[in-house]
Amino acid sequence: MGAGVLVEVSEVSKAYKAAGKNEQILSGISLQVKEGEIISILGQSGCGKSTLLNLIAGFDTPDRGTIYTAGIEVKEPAKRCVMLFQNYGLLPWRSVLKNVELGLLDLTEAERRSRALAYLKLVGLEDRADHFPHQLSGGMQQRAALARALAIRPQIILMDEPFAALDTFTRYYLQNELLNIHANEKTTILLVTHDIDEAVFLSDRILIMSAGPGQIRKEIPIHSSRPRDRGHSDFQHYRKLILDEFRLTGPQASEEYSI
Ligand SMILES: Nc1ncnc2c1ncn2[C@@H]1O[C@H](COP(=O)(O)OP(=O)(O)OP(=O)(O)O)[C@@H](O)[C@H]1O
Repeated sequence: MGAGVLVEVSEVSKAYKAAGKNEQILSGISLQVKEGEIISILGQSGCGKSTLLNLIAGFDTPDRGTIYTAGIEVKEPAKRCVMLFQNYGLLPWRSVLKNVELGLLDLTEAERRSRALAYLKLVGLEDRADHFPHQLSGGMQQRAALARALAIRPQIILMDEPFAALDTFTRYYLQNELLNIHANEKTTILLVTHDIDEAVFLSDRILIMSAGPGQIRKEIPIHSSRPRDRGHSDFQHYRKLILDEFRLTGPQASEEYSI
């Protein structure tokens, strides 16, 4: 594994059995994520994005190929690499504070509490520590989930469409927050999204996946300094590049891509 590489996926393939048939979901996927990078994976629905993240998180194992995170081969879920889900994954019967404390069971009670409160403060939720998840808006619940992931102090955070369930303004707000937090914490982030603007706004590089079976078709580096302006011509340039990649511009724009 090269210096500074935190995620290394080499020639990974995965098939699932469905309705008695073996379906090849991923074929020969290789990618690297370097320390401190934000990388997005964009691709049409069903191309295997979540499957790939699940393999990197250690929830499942590849049929072929290898995956290393922070230099260690992935065989099972580990604290060095945590997943943030679209539906937040908060336990409804535990307070926000207790949810954030969940991943910290190896600390003493006092350490657990102070670490959880520090990360709740970081995401602007310190005054909601005693609330229950259903008492928070969707955006606040995702911030609580982000605090829980960060509190573990993982080297890598995997995000599976983390803001997809939120309205546009909350999504923009949280994308800004994520970049602020990233600037401080320097956590390496690998993100799956359907949202082209989100990928351009957040990423150092965008990996475009094609389907049937899932492969990485193209890598697009985003050479635009942060903070990025969604209305700037640079932003529109990258947007167009990606839309062209999915043939979503021009008179014969394909409707079969749902991005
Ligand atoms: N555990 C499983 N068993 C059988 N098939 C599965 C399993 N998990 C995923 N699949 C299949 O793998 C394919 C890819 O699914 P995956 O969720 O990885 O795609 P995706 O690109 O993340 O899609 P979306 O963007 O719609 O979330 C789908 O056809 C799905 O039905």
